[in-house]
Amino acid sequence: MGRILWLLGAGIVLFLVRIVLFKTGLIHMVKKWRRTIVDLFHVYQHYKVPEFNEVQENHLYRKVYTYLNSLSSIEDSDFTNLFTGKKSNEIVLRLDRNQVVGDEFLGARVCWTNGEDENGAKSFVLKIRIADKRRILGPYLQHIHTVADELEQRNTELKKLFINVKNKRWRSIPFNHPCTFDNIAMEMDLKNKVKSDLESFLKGKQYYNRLGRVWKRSYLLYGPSGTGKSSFVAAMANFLDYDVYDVDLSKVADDSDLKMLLLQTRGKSVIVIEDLDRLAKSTAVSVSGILNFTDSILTSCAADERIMVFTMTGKENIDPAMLRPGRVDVHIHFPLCDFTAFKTLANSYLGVKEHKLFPQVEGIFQNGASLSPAEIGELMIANRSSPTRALKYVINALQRDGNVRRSFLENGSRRSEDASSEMSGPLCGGGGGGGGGSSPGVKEFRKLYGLLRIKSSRKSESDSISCAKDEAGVRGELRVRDSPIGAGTVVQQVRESGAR
Ligand SMILES: Nc1ncnc2c1ncn2[C@@H]1O[C@H](COP(=O)(O)OP(=O)(O)OP(=O)(O)O)[C@@H](O)[C@H]1O
Ligand SMILES: [Mg+2]
Repeated sequence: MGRILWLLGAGIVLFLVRIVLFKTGLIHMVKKWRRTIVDLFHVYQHYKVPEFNEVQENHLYRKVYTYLNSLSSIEDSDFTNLFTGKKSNEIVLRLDRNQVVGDEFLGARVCWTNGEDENGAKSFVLKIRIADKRRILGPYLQHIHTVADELEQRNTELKKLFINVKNKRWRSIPFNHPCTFDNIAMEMDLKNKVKSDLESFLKGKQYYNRLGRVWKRSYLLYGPSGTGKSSFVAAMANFLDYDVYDVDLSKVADDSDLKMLLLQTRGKSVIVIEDLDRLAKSTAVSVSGILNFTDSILTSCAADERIMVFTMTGKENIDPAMLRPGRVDVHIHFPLCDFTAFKTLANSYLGVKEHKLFPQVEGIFQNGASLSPAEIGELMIANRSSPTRALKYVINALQRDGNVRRSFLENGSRRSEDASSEMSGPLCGGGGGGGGGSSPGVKEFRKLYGLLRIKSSRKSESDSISCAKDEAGVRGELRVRDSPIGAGTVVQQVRESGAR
């Protein structure tokens, strides 16, 4: 009888202990101790998967990253990171630095550590029992590949924007810029030509391979500030469904660092280097260093299927040899607004196709006044509740622009200051425009100087798009007549026989 009572008491105590262990979560600590003790009786082997192999990205690292972040065991970790997912109400778990996460495969238990050293070099370290290694290592890595590929395929709709950070590394954020070709005020023919150029690039893998050429294409977008160059890059990425690499040259120490960065880029991407002409004066990274990369032997070591885009305000400061075919395949000019581009903007920003003030606006444009699409767009957005008011603001801004131009011509004054830096900031639109700290007179003078420079460069450089070499290996040029709309017009294609 005493023995039965004793057993009953022991059972009740065990039951209570179990309740306490589970309720308080102490059970996890017990499991951990048990695992530590068991670990003492096994010999382990470690495998490191570094993020980079010297220069290039180690693709296995990315796959392991994707795989581990999908494991349910992350939820049981003592500590992990929470981020918003693709949808605004979605929460995803992400491994923290030096976090250890366990996994099971074919009855064997393995551990992964998300390591990062003091220099920021990242790696995953796999800990596996020697007794299990021969049996599971190969199939386990294969399993990681398969699962990661499936997950990546599911996530492909999420494009990324990469920006370079210190130590010649890229960091990414989701890319969801809303701009498409439909939003850009640009001559329709030119827009269609760019689209079909991109489409034929997309289909050209075999063609490029057969020619022994790297599957890449490079574009130069040039024109004054606020004419839509950056928006056009976003539209290109959205059209192609590519990731974007935005190279911040201020974080690049020299040409060789830039090469390292470009070598780390993945395929199916648009690589953008903005304001190339401003760099002409920089010593850290040379324009020739940048452009040389695009057709150097090194470029064949980088990922295939790449679009490189350079933007600049004008081509004057760049040696034309630097912009030769192969380095830059397509040149697209982005001019200031004219009346047709203005009408496109009025339609999309104000929903107005015709208006009694349009003839007045047209007259002002015909007198030579102009503003950038960004300035006109800003005035329209700020006054979108009243199209008439918006148009009056635009007329006001255009008239002031025209008046300044006339007074400049009358005075015959000259200015020796460097023009490209004058063009860099947004010009000041009447009524709604922003502006720097300069006095109105200086601002207007700058605007005028920029305007004159652009108008004259418009004439001298063939406006709009010029294709240095088409896919049939024929040297071709897309010539342009008077540009009737925002970003120029393509008129005819002139072909000369013979390769480069
Ligand atoms: N052609 C255009 N059509 C429609 N919107 C435009 C156009 N050009 C500029 N915009 C608008 O003006 C703003 C600035 O344009 P964006 O940044 O693309 O100009 P940018 O040429 O890159 O200027 P910057 O040389 O100063 O970088 C954007 O919000 C864009 O929507
Ligand atoms: Mg820009």
